[in-house]
Amino acid sequence: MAKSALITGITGQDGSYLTELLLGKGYTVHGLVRRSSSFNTGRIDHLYEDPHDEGRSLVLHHADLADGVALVNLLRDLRPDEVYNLGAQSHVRVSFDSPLYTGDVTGMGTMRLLEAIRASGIDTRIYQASSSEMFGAAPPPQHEGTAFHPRSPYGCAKVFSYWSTVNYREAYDLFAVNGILFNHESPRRGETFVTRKITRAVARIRAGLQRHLYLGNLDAVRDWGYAPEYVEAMWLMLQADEPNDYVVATGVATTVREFLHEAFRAGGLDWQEHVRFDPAYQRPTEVDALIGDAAKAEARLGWKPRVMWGELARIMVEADISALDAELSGEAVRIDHG
Ligand SMILES: C[C@H]1O[C@H](OP(=O)(O)OP(=O)(O)OC[C@H]2O[C@@H](n3cnc4c(=O)[nH]c(N)nc43)[C@H](O)[C@@H]2O)[C@@H](O)[C@@H](O)C1=O
Repeated sequence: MAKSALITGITGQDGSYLTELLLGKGYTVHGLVRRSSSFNTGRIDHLYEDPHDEGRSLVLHHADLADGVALVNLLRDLRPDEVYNLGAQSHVRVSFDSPLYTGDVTGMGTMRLLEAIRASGIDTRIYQASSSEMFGAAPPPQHEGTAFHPRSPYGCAKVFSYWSTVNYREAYDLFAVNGILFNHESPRRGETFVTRKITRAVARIRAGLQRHLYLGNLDAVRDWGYAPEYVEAMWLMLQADEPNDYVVATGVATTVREFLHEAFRAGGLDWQEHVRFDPAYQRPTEVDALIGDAAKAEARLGWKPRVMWGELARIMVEADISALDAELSGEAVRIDHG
């Protein structure tokens, strides 16, 4: 029988790629969507438009990780085989401005979902989107055994979610796993995360729509992978014989400055002519270096990264340039760049 999955955060970058992956495997996908006065389904709209889909294998539900009763009701009705908790207030800088909201949704939201699974008594497997931000100040390379030292309200909330997931696995024998994903990007990345902010600016500067790009700390080191590959790792974790926690990363270190250089070069521009410093983008406490060791995921799940940061930068620049070209020439713009 075809499997079914419930995805929180389905409207985000990872939610959209995971939905594509699961629909391709024949799943029925249910997505949890927050009510908004503006459209927020741009990344998944094209999945409704598939003429072969008959509109029945992707179903959206209005709910919120802040509403535990709605979660119980939904789980009891849908009885999904798999639950992917990708929903969160996921912006690290914003988490310093809205720490309580971030704690409620990114932290307590996971506990509400775990408790909703327990309360509804359904038999399901749950994937928790844990994050390399939990490592924070812990020196690289970071792996599953590295002690957490979060440096933001977002990181603290993710640590709470991580341990809640482990606790429900140990206390109730729930098939619950943590995927500790390092930064992963794509043309669908939100426009305020640094990679997409850069590649979008390259396209706009080339088109004469903006002259300068304002950024914060260029010395931060990140391990940037390609989001469509990372959602495959999520799925693999839920197909394993035993629940376990895995780091997902490329293992390659890059500074924001190097990404900047490569993205501007790919667009035929010199970043030094356009980039300005704005302290507003600095964080009260920064995470200096995240470099992951994904040996366990390779050994046990057979997962390996393929696209590395340089190619990723070029993919994103090309996608932003063609999306802007299409927009300027009046064509309908799709975020679906594959
Ligand atoms: C794994 C983890 O990955 C992401 O968190 P993040 O690493 O904070 O991602 P980001 O793209 O916001 O920042 C990367 C670096 O870039 C620096 N930086 C400089 N100038 C700007 C700037 O202007 N904007 C931003 N956003 N960052 C800047 C900034 O200070 C930081 O050092 C989220 O998906 C999160 O949900 C998650 O789980």
